Amino acid sequence: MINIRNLARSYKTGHTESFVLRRIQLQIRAGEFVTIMGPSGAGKSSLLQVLAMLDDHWHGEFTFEDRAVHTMTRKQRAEVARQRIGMVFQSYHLLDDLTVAENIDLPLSYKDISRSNRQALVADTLDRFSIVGKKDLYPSQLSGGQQQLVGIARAVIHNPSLLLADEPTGNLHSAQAAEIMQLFRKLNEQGTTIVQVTHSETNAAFGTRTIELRDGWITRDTANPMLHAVQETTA
Ligand SMILES: Nc1ncnc2c1ncn2[C@@H]1O[C@H](COP(=O)(O)OP(=O)(O)OP(=O)(O)O)[C@@H](O)[C@H]1O
Repeated sequence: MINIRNLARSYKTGHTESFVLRRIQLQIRAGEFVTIMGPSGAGKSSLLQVLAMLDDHWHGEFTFEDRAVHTMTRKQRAEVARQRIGMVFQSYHLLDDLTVAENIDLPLSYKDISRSNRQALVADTLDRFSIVGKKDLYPSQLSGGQQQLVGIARAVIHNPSLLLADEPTGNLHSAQAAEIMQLFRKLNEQGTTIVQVTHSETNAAFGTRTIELRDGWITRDTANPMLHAVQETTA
């Protein structure tokens, strides 16, 4: 599904250029549940931003579902992301002046779907996530766990093939976090490929593969135990 070769990302501050992602090689197959870990500042969110196609300022090759992202215009990338990718954030990113149902409906407003089909999809999703009773409430009237449930419902309503999550349980109690992770596992079992960034080993245990980033390098990949040795010989 994802094939990344020689990905590099840097930021310029004054005359200095600091690399936050360096020579990243990464393949992710459809159906995987990947966890990206590593210390603060390692480049985890930067990598997720590239995967989400929210970042245009990187170098390298990135193929997504057999399409060359590196040759696309910004508009084409945004379109692929809208159609195929869902994103979940630590701070939920719900719109405060929209109800739960209206928040969930948002991704559908970018698609060519009739009003009645949209209403049916929203109703199905509310049902699937057991939040029918909350549909007319506003985000501020929900607990953090419930807000994240809405965030995930919104991220998957358009049935994306890839779900990206940046510290999705960072603001939640452990019981709420476990519920969210169980939901991720269920979505993954139903066919959604997931890439999550987390500091939590407990959350990582829900995934099928863990990648560790340090100083912009991939230093560990449970799907490729030889990686460390290969890097040492090519360094
Ligand atoms: N807009 C920016 N301008 C300059 N430097 C940036 C910018 N965004 C990120 N960085 C730098 O890039 C590096 C990697 O940041 P990133 O947010 O990807 O790390 P992270 O591993 O997700 O960290 P954390 O676990 O703290 O979220 C950091 O050193 C950060 O300061």
